[in-house]
Amino acid sequence: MRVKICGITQPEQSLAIAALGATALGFICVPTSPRYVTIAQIQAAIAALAEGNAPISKNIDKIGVFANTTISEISQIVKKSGLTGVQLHGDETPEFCQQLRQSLPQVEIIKALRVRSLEHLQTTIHYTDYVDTLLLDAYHPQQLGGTGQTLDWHQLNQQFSPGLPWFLAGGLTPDNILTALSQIKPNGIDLSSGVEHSPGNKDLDKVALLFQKLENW
Ligand SMILES: O=C(O)c1ccccc1N[C@@H]1O[C@H](COP(=O)(O)O)[C@@H](O)[C@H]1O
Repeated sequence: MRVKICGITQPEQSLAIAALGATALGFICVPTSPRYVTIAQIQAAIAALAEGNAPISKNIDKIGVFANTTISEISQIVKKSGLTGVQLHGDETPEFCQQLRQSLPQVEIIKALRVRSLEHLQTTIHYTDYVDTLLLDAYHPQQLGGTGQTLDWHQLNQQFSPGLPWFLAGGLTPDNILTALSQIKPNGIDLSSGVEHSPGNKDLDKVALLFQKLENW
C-alpha cells in the first residue's frame, strides 16, 4: 500500500520520513496554506533525498499539491522543482486534467475530490480517462485541505469502487488508521495534520508510530 505524508516543509524531515517508510511525500503549492512551500524549498527537500543513503529516498514519489491554478504555473513548478506527481485539490475539471496530461505526460496526476455527499462521488467517473489516481478527502466549507476532518469510511466502502487506484485522505492519524483500514481498502493513504506538531512541522514520533501500526495490519 502506498503511504503519502503530506505538507512537508523541512528538508531534513523529508529524509527522515522517507527512511521511516513513506512511499510518497507531498509538498503544498497552494499559497494560502500554512504548509505552503516555494520552489526553492521543494528543491532543497528533493536534494536532501538524493543525498540520502537508502534507495527508497531516491525513488520516493514527490507530489506537488495544487488548487485552482493554471496549467502553465503547475508545469513550471513541476519542471523547476523535480516533482514526480501533481495532486489537484481544487475544482479542476476533467478537461483541465486532460490538458495537464498533455503538458506533463510523464508526471502522475492525482485528482482529489473533497467529498460533500455520496452522490458527489459519482463525479469521479468523469476523470478516469485523464488521471492516474484519485484521492478522497473530507469536505470543509472554508478550507481546501489539511483540515483533519474524516470521511465516513463505512459508507464509503459501500458506495465507492472506482476503476482507478485511489488514496484515502482526511483526518487520518496513527490512532485511527487501523479502524479506517478495517472498513475500507484504498490503494494508498495520505496523512498531513494527523502526523504533525503544527502546520508544516511533522511529528516524527507520530510518523514512526504510524508505520509501527501498519506493520501489524
Ligand atoms: O495541507 C494543506 O494545507 C492543504 C492545502 C490545500 C490543499 C490540500 C492540502 N492538504 C491535503 O489535505 C488532505 C488531508 O489532510 P489531513 O490529513 O486531513 O490534514 C491531504 O490530501 C493533503 O494533501
